[in-house]
Amino acid sequence: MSFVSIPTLALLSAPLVYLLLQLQRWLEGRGKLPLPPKPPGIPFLGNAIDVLRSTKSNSQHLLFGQYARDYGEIFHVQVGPFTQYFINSDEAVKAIFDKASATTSERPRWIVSNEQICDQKNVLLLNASHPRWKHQRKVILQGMTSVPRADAGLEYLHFETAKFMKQVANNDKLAGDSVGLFNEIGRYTYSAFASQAFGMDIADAKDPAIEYIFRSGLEQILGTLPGSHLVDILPILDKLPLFLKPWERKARALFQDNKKWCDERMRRVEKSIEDGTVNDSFLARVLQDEKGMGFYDRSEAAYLALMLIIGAADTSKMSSWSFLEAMMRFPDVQAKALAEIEAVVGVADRLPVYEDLDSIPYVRYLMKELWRWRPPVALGHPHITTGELAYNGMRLPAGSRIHMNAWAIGHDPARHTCPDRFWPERYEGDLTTSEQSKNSANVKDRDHFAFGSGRRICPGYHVAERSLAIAIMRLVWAFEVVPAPNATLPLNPRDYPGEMPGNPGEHMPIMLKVRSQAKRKVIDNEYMRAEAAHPAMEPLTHDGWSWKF
Ligand code: HEM
Repeated sequence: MSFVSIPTLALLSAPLVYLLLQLQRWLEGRGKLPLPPKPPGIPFLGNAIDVLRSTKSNSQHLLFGQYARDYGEIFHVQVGPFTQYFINSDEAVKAIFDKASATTSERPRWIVSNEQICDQKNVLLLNASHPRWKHQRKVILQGMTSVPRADAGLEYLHFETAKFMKQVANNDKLAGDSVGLFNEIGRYTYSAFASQAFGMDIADAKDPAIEYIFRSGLEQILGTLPGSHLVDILPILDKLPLFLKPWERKARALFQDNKKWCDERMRRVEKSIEDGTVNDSFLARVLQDEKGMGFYDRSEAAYLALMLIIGAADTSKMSSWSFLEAMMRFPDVQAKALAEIEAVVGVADRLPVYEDLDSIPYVRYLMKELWRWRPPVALGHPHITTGELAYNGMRLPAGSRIHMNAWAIGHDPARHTCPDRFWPERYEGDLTTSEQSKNSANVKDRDHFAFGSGRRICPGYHVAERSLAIAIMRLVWAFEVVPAPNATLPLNPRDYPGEMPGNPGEHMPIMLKVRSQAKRKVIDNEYMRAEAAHPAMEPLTHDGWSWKF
């Protein structure tokens, strides 16, 4: 018998699997409500060609936004053997993610990402029915994201943003280099959240710790995309002996490397507790708690601290970066924001601080508008239904993979006039926080859906709000945001797409100009003061990991 490789076998069996799935679907659906509509596709591949094409051009959000307009509140697409349902209206989100959250809070089974790369220890990928998920959500709130804990993180955000401003205000080359600015924004967000999670910071944008954290998170996320691992399509492959499963060996090696990385930092935090030099952080709180905040294994807490940086840093970095895009493309809004901020903070008296937010309603509108206009997780993180649901004459079968289409809801012209326009005034009078807004009695009043909805809503929104409010006030107060000299005008977001759908990439042609010498002086002085007051911190980095991505 000639040797047939596993991928070839899987490929040959794909049409059969497809036909069996179609048959099963037909049998299960007899006499029931219809499924949500689906754009026309071709046999076996379904909508794969359009979906893959949009993935390649980083424009999935536009394709699924168009489908939402064409097919309504829920549609589904079929990509080979995968079916994905997109939830595209505020009412449908309320009914499906909030009211039916007991049935819609599980994750798809990700053998490689969840079970092997993360060893079932990452809250983001765990099933809601897993006891660890509930425990981790509780300690995240206690240790980092409740209002008092988010407030405790303000000093790090103030320090890191002051450092960013000082660097840019005193370096014309950096101020005109979009990739450099993108990386420096990355440095300050990673450092601020490393400080909150581990009590350690990242002083340099080239520090390899940033890439290590980013690439670790990327491996997990890529592994959740439909079709990225054959074993998720054919779970029977998981039964093979380990020597025949190179994907598993690689995935488990990454987990071990991440664990070693986290354990090494945990030992440093333990030592600083013994020495009496410990900085307040998520991990320090767990380690100092009499009951270890309920962790059986301290290593899990250290691993969770890393997962928190992954969850927090890139989404916050993208928010600041997209905000710069808005300022560059909508100079009238920039001018108004500057006037509103200076009216409270002064022209060159001091730097804005988070506490100014309450006195500058326009900043609250800018935040809401930004997260509507450029939601960092534009197509949501998939959930799986555990029972059959009915909505508006349609049926979502048990086991459906559902996505909250934050992009489509935020760009629905019936919900938001001229949705592509960055227009904070649309929120005039709405001073609600993210928490208050998500609890609006009428979902039509909800500001945006950037943080998801229901039981799995992002637990970090108090922290994210602080990060964005400070970034907005300080960026606008300090810098004029203009297109770079090499920009192709008129600016078109399709010319600089980012890796996160719907968000600008690092090549966005942008330039910052410090607004005045007087402001530069305030920045320099305040940074000096912030640096003197900043607690001594060990660097997060070290050169002892072996993993090669
Ligand atoms: C602008 C910033 C942020 C955005 C837009 C954002 C958005 C999201 C979204 C859409 C989800 C998935 C929700 C779902 O599955 O339905 C999520 C999950 C999560 N986020 Fe955030 N996030 C941000 C900042 C943060 C911060 C600052 C932290 C922590 C300090 C954080 C920690 C997490 C965690 C741990 C999860 C997993 C929750 C779970 O699966 O139960 N995020 N976030």
